[in-house]
Amino acid sequence: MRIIEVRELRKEYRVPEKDPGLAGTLRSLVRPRHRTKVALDGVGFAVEAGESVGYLGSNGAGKSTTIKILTGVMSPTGGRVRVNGLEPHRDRKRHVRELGAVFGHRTGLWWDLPVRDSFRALAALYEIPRPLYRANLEVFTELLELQDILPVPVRQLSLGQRMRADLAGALLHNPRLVFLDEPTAGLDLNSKAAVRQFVRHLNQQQSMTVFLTSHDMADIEGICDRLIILDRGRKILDDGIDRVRHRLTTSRQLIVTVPEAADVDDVVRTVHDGTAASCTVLGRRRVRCEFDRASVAVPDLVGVIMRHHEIVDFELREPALEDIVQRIFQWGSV
Ligand SMILES: Nc1ncnc2c1ncn2[C@@H]1O[C@H](COP(=O)(O)OP(=O)(O)OP(=O)(O)O)[C@@H](O)[C@H]1O
Repeated sequence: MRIIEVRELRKEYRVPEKDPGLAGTLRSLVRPRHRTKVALDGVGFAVEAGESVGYLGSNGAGKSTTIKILTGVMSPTGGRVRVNGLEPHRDRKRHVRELGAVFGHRTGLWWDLPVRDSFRALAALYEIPRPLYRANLEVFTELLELQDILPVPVRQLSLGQRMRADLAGALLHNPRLVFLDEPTAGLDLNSKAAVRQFVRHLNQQQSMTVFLTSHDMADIEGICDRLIILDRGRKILDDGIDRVRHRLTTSRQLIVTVPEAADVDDVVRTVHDGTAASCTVLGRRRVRCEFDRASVAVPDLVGVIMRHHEIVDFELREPALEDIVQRIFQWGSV
């Protein structure tokens, strides 16, 4: 079932224009001029229920604008948008009940209330049945380690604590769809990991649909299965992460561990003599083989090494998503 449908989405902002200097400022006060800035230029995509989509783009690409339109905060200039079958900005009240939204830079909780009271207020606002509220609070408290912060007023929380509380608050009513805009920005590694695991858990266990923007590629890798990439208001890529990796890169690495007594230099010679891979020593017991998957097959490579040496372990490394996305941004399209 389609939970998000976007066709030919267009958003234009009217931005004031002024000439430089004091004279320009005065002129702009007397006779204001505006120009049109196109933030989204015919974007289209559909998201099925249960998917987990990473929405990426450089600064100013149009990600937040899209999320604001999808959550009903802002109306589009043109195009068609349906979320949960509703037109977000027209049907805002009904719409909001069916989704969760977390914006990394601002809280959906009450600044002066303790976290627990903020949750109660949200439960009342969303009319969450008591048994559901209790069950979710228990599970979320455990998964996000909220126990110690439940009695603490929101304004006293650290950024990481606040984000975990925010995430729980946004999902207490079991929305089928959640929008996350930079949910881990500024968090330490532990809090980032807790946020990712929590969102992934709900996506996989409860089929909660996830629509995520982040500049942190580890968020995308940890949470999403699919990537949509925007560039200056236009969609330039929409595909599964595994397929993107497979389609856009052919280089791979195999890290091989040999026993204590083995001669790693001899392993390097074996690889160079018997395969098209290039091999370097990583330490006393490990070597790294780099190869192009179009010309070297992993079983052949492992076979050649094993014919001459004992192998304790090997690990195939995929290219980093960060590098792939960087390249896509540079190319501008794929
Ligand atoms: N309220 C506004 N008025 C005028 N222009 C705006 C407004 N909001 C955004 N823009 C412009 O629209 C374009 C898209 O902005 P948007 O915030 O959607 O980008 P983004 O991809 O979320 O960027 P970032 O990664 O920096 O958050 C940018 O050129 C931005 O300057």
